[in-house]
Amino acid sequence: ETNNPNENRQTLQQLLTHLLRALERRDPQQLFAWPVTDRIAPNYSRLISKPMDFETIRRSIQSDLYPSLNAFVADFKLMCENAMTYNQPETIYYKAAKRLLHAGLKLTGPEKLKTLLSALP
Ligand SMILES: COc1ccc(C(=O)NC2CCC2)cc1-c1cc(C(C)=O)n2cccnc12
Repeated sequence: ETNNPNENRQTLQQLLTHLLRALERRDPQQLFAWPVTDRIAPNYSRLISKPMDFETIRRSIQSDLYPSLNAFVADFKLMCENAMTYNQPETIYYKAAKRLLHAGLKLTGPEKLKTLLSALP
């Protein structure tokens, strides 16, 4: 924590980019890489009011739209919860979302974060 807001902003962006990469590695089939279209998922835009995907999250980090780690985690959870709302439990999308959500919450949980933060400059 420095009193220079600019430095803190960059550190937060570096942390979020690191976490995003770690989460994307958990999605090798790239099912969460891009926005879901109505073409591949009928009625998706009618059923899901706030769609979210990794590319949108990446753009938000770069546009400095996340003031905190919590705001980043909220969009990640939204992305997983959307998939568990739209898709039936027996689908690969629902199962992938459930696994991703658990992996993500472990990654951004207090224990792991302590290690991460201690490694920052
Ligand atoms: C960016 O979204 C996608 C991109 C690619 C694929 C895809 O490659 N699907 C093949 C793997 C088995 C068919 C699926 C999706 C996809 C994600 C989702 C989610 C995240 O709900 N989805 C739901 C219903 C149908 N397709 C999808």
